[in-house]
Amino acid sequence: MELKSNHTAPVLTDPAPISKSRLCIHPSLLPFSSPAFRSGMLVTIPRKKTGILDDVRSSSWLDAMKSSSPPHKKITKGSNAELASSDTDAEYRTWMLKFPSALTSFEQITNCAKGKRIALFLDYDGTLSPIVDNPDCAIMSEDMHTAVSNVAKCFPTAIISGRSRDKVYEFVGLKELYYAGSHGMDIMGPVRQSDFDDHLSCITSTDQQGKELNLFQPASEFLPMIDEVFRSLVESVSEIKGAKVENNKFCVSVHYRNVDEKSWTTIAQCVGNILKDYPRLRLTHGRKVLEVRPVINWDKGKAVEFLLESLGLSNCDDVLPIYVGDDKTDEDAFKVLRERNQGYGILVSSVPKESNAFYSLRDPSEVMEFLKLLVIWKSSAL
Ligand SMILES: O=P(O)(O)OC[C@H]1O[C@H](O[C@H]2O[C@H](CO)[C@@H](O)[C@H](O)[C@H]2O)[C@H](O)[C@@H](O)[C@@H]1O
Repeated sequence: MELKSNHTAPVLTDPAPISKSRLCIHPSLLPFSSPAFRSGMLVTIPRKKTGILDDVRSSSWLDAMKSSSPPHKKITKGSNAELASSDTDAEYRTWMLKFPSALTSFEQITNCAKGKRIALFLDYDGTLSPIVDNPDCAIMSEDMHTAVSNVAKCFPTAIISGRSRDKVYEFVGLKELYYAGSHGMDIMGPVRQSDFDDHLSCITSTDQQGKELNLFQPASEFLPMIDEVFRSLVESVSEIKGAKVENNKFCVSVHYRNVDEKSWTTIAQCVGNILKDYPRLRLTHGRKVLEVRPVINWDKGKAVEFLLESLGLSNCDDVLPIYVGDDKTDEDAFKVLRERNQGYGILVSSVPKESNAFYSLRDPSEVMEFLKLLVIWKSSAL
């Protein structure tokens, strides 16, 4: 894939600063039931003890940090290493009985897709690009770029990522896709009258090609808060070697992949210390990353529902949504598909994991094979 530094987003960039009258969140997005929140207006929440620091001190945080990503595979020689590896393989094969490979089950998937319209949702990191040490270098391979481009010509396709929408577009650069950044809190999707249109945070605009698109940013009022927290986090972890803070627009990632394990508690404390002053922000664990995000009732699962609705594919029996992702945040989307009893979640993992997905793929190269198979199947069905 050719990456240009002056790459411009295919779709409209963010609108001018949102006026005060728009500084509100639809009540359905709020997790609180207090009358102040129900009014949907921006309110000040009194500071309270969040328990974050207690959590940080407890071993559960550290455990979560340690188990958040499978370790890089090391090639070790010797009979013990070989035994361990055959144990791991056996464990994986047993796990696959519950989460069969989407490649070997491809016929089963397409049998179910016959006469249906597939809608494809793809996570980015760990799904389309392999996990790498430097988040700025997580570029898709040329082959993956072609595979995604081809599949998007066959089915409506969206990328739903924890990254900022602009960053994902910079990496992917395909105009034919829809993009949802910040774990679905920044969606650029098609325009359509839908149940979601009464959300005040939905804005219709046109892109550089004159195409009308809908920008949906349910957490827009959090922007100044996220910027402030981002700056505090950068300063707070600046002394920790290898720590990196990434501004994902409506959320912030604090990476510790390159931090010595001895300093993980310190990094957790830095984050906890800052978050205790922001009760409207919460923390989730990703792959060697702590993710700070607004406390609103919105996630990748809601983003899938929103996009299906915008695409005119909601409430139809002839639609088969497929979601492919590797991370904990993708579980929200898998869960939505399970609850709708519609379509399939496909977990990308090289190690056994509990999941709400139906199928599995081992790594991004298998994801690419799966996308290629979908294109072949679609062309042969024409
Ligand atoms: O929803 P996603 O598209 O999967 O984004 C989740 C996070 O992905 C990125 O971090 C992860 O990938 C990096 C590059 O391979 C890796 O260095 C890091 O350890 C992983 O956590 C991204 O940088 C984060 O901001 C996203 O939240």
